[in-house]
Amino acid sequence: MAQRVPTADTGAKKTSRVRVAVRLRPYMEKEDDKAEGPCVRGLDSQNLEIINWRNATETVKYHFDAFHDEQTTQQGVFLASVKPILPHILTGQNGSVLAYGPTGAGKTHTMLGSREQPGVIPRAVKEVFNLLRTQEEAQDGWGCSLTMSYLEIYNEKVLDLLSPSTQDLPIREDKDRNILIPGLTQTPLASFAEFDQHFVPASLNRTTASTKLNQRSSRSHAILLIKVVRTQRAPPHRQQTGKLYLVDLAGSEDNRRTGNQGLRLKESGAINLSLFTLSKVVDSLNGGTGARVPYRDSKLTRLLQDSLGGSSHSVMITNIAPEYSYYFDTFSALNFAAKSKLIVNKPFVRETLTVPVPQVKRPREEAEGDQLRKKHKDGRKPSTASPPAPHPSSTSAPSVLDRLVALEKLMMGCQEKDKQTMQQSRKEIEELKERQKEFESKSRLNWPPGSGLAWETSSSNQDSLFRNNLPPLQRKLASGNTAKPKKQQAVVLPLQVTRLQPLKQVLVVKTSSVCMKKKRQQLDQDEEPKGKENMAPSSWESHLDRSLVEQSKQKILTLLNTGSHKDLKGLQLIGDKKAKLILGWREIYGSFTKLEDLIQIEGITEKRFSSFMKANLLSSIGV
Ligand SMILES: Nc1ncnc2c1ncn2[C@@H]1O[C@H](COP(=O)(O)OP(=O)(O)OP(=O)(O)O)[C@@H](O)[C@H]1O
Repeated sequence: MAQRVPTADTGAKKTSRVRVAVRLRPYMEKEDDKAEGPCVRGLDSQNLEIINWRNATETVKYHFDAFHDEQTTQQGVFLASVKPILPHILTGQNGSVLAYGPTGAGKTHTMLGSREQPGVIPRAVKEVFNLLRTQEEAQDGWGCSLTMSYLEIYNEKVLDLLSPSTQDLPIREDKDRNILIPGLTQTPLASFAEFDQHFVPASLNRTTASTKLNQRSSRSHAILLIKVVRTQRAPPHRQQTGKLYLVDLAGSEDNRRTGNQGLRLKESGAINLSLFTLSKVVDSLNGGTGARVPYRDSKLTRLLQDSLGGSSHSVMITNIAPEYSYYFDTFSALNFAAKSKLIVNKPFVRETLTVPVPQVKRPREEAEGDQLRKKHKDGRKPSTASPPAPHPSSTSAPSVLDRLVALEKLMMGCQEKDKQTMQQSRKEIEELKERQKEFESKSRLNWPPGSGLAWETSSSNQDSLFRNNLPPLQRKLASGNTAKPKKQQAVVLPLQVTRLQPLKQVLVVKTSSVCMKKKRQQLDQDEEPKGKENMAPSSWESHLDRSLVEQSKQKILTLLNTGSHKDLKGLQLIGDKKAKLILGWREIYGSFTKLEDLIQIEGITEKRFSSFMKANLLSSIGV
């Protein structure tokens, strides 16, 4: 009788990390972008750096298991990052190779490639057949069979690409914790030629669409499963099953750039949610905290559960693009892939620079820039590219800033120190940051009119490409470095989320201006509110004090950008799912520049957005 071999018998390690490789694709044929030079470059086979948008005199350096530069061939990527995994599949272990990255950065090229430059998938399948042949020749008393399945996850639905008429397939787990997909086609393969025959037409069934960034953008996660079953010919007929998942993930994308609307925007919501969950899974596997790995939070991670982490062998190839137009996508892809990074105090020397470089701005900065230009029509020229002049507060409050810097330095160097000291330091940093924020907002109020904001004042440093809006601590570090670059490296600590006060407490209620009757919104989060409460904003907003409304909007925006899951759920009409979607959006794209950005979140229609605004404004003003 056939018998399954427990993983322990195979000598596998209990838990293995997900290895992370980065592949930088070459410039595509776009002269304008070429002239700008790259915004990212490799340092060696494991390290790369990208210009720091907060301060162009600094770069942010990342370390990965492997870095493949723009000259690396398909064969190079395969040999270094994929081939070492394959022998394990023939010993009853599982593995996975995932291509992650923004739309148009080269995931499909890496995984699929072309006839002339075949990618990971054809190379890996060929290699598995080679390994099987070698084993057969060795006549070790085992027989082997190989099957392929090919599926996509589109809008959180599992679809069989080998049998496109099937509906959403279920994902199940057996008593040995193996993940199964009942009903999924498993095609036996005897040779690579047979694989080709089935794979190529099935690939055409994949859901792709044209976005502004890529004419044939993948809108789903495409997952090829190669299953190798080895059976002992003689009793006790032991059986080993090894699975290899080869995954071309859908592009992580910023809808402000893709121009996505309607269905594309919805697809985007599902894509981003599953990628966010994937990042959490990889994080908790690599962090080794022992905390629950959130495999069940998306179909993608649920499906990969027995092949990602545990005793399996996994590599994530993060694809990035060199063009400046991809800068923020690249930055967030790198942050997704690497949780630790260093700020290095040296300018990003751009050897290929041939023409003056236009300033790269985030949408919010563009808007702010416009406002500034309007403000400065009176003759004063805003210097958008200059590093910050010392903030007046920094001269009058050196002790707070210096202590912050000292504490952060202390935390950099004291990784071995006991936990208690670390926690104490973190707490102190939080308190100091709070005090610093308070202090800064007070000094802004006392700012002499016409003196301009810190980064508006001119500076001789012409290297800065991005306007500097560092938070106080980094600004302090940066301004010091501009004058005299320090050799010392600063570790960027994860963003410290400040706990926000409930909106009601921070707002002054101006009862005389409020004509609306107090009415608490008790709406089910997933139900469209009806009736009077859904009036056009103007009709109800006009009854409220304008400055209070503006103030409240600002608070809501801050909460959306910095609030924890719990804080977000504290907002009216935001339930558990929406709060997670908001966190996911933030993880991938950074901040919401305006409240209307919420419409980019799955399930938030314009109508729902106006209900959200009304409910939260009324609640925060205390109406
Ligand atoms: N390393 C590379 N060398 C040469 N060309 C490349 C490389 N990487 C990507 N390309 C080209 O860049 C373009 C976009 O790449 P690709 O379609 O693979 O991106 P993608 O990340 O899969 O995008 P999407 O998520 O939208 O599907 C394609 O024309 C591809 O041939």
